[in-house]
Amino acid sequence: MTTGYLWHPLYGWNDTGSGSLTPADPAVGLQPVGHHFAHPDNKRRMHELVEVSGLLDQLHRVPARPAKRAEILRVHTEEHHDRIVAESALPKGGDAGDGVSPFGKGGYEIAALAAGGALAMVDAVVRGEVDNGFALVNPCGHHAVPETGMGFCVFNNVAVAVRHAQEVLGVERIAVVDWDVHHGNGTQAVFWEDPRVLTVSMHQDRLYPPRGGTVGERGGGAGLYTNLNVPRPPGTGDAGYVDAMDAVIVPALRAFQPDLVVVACGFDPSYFDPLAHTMVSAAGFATLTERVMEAAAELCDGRLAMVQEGGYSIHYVAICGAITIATLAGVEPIADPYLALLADVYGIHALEEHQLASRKAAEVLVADIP
Ligand SMILES: Cc1nn(C)c(C)c1/N=N/c1ccc(/C=C/C(=O)NO)cc1
Ligand SMILES: [Zn+2]
Repeated sequence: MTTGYLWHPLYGWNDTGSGSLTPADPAVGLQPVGHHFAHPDNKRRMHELVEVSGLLDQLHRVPARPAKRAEILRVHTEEHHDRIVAESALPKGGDAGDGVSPFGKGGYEIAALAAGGALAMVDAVVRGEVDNGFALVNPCGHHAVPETGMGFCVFNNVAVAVRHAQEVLGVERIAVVDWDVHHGNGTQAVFWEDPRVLTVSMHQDRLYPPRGGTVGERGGGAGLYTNLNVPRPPGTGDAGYVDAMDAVIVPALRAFQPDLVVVACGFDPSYFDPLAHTMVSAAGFATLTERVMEAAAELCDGRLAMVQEGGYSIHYVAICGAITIATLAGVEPIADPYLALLADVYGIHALEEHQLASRKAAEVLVADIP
């Protein structure tokens, strides 16, 4: 099997400033913390582990290239695109659009390279240059809507890639599976009325964007019922994510019959992520990857492109990423050095334990009500 891999050093140069989420503001007690949550080091370290572990030698390098303006405009408005171009030319750069997604001077070129990287990987998979592949791009994209960027996302990388597959490569039916821990609101919005694209997002319930990603958001117009949200509670763990994959996502893929599967792959569901609490281990991501590989093999000759989204643990993103990519390539992954720590942690284990514990608690607590 030939697995494609895409990375560019510029992804590690995205300047997110010295704030943590919002820029430092002494008047309200916000000190400069040096590394914004979305600091590019998390993804740069992931690339370095892919290289240092020898995994890179087993992958087929797919070159990144900037998305052209016309390719970005298949998803975004001219106003949004041109504002990013303008702010990117400023000495201190600008913001994707929500005040918590900063970029430095030259941020446009990096964001265009992220969208172009996703596009290049989807192109390589559809043309059969590789069987499947992983595009380690930065900044992430799944929150970006046509009119603006948000949630650390400037352009919707996956949406730009999907539009390319539709309009240039003639791919009829495309499924996007988003297991980033935050709701893929941008991708949902772009394809809301498009019956040819199934968008599925599994995420921590009502985490971000605030109040979004509910089960009732099913798509609209011609696209009705082609959007699925699978919100999961904090502490869901490997079993909860795999349960949702088996019970909802794989059946949805079977029903939709895609010609291509794209995974918006965030590692912020991980146990050590500072922005969420769903407690997934590297083994959990490997199992999710196996499941979508099996589904793609069954439905579309294995055509599967994975595109990096979020992931903020300085300790664990690189490990989850290297193990995920090794799984995609069908080669022996590195051992998870945190597995011993996680082996018996609540939330990693069987979902039934959660359900049993809740039922037992309910019996006792309810029985004691006077
Ligand atoms: C600050 C602030 N203040 N307010 C009002 C809001 C809404 C703020 N944004 N918070 C955020 C922004 C982005 C993320 C995660 C992005 C990601 O990883 N996506 O995959 C989480 C929280
Ligand atoms: Zn996220």
